[in-house]
Amino acid sequence: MTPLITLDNVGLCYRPQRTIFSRTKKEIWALRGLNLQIFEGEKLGIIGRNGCGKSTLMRVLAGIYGIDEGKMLFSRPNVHVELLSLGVGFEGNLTGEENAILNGMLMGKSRGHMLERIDKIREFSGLGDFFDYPVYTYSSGMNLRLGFSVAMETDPDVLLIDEVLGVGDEVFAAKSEAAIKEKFSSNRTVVLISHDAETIKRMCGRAIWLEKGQILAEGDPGEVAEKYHTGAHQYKI
Ligand SMILES: Nc1ncnc2c1ncn2[C@@H]1O[C@H](COP(=O)(O)OP(=O)(O)OP(=O)(O)O)[C@@H](O)[C@H]1O
Repeated sequence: MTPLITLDNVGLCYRPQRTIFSRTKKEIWALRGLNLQIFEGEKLGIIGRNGCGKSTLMRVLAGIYGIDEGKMLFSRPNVHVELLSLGVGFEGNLTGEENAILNGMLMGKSRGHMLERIDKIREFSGLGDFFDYPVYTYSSGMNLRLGFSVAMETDPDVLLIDEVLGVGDEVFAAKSEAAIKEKFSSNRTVVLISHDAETIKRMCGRAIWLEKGQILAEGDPGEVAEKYHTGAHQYKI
């Protein structure tokens, strides 16, 4: 089987600004020597401790961050990848509706396609009048509602979900989990980060354990979760 996405020896380095208190120029390699193949239609779970590189990997896959080493290849052109993550994505001065349309257009959908779906997005989001307010007035949960609702209607080829299941209030969490499950049962490619191994076991067909920007274990989610639980304590941030 040809992978949809191939990461070949990928490295990404953060170079924080020097401050007056810390004069050393520190490089942080969030990903290094990372080799990963993601197959069309698969549900891949990522587990790992805080700071192991999960969110960075998602941002690389989404094309938000460029890489410093290695290669990232897609098996075909125009693969639309959408990242659902707190704190990523919207233009603060535009309204929810404007952001929804813009986001869809950035994903390669036409304005007409998005306008046809805008009522559905508004309704799913449950944002009420806030849908017509600038996004800078939103709480983080409201931001997430908008992100979810847009992603459900832009139909990306690859949906990246960064630790957002179960976030938001109870009603929306249940609604979004149901919508995500529907995507999970379709042939869409989904990559999911969760600190909860049970969620990964329940929803994914394959999992990887990431540690210091590299893959330590890969395969059946139950087995990878087991290795992570028995082995993670020996690593330090
Ligand atoms: N903007 C940044 N500038 C400098 N270093 C960063 C930046 N963002 C992340 N890092 C560093 O890169 C490494 C990977 O961070 P990342 O956020 O990808 O981890 P994570 O696995 O998603 O963590 P968590 O589970 O806590 O969300 C960490 O060492 C972190 O300190």
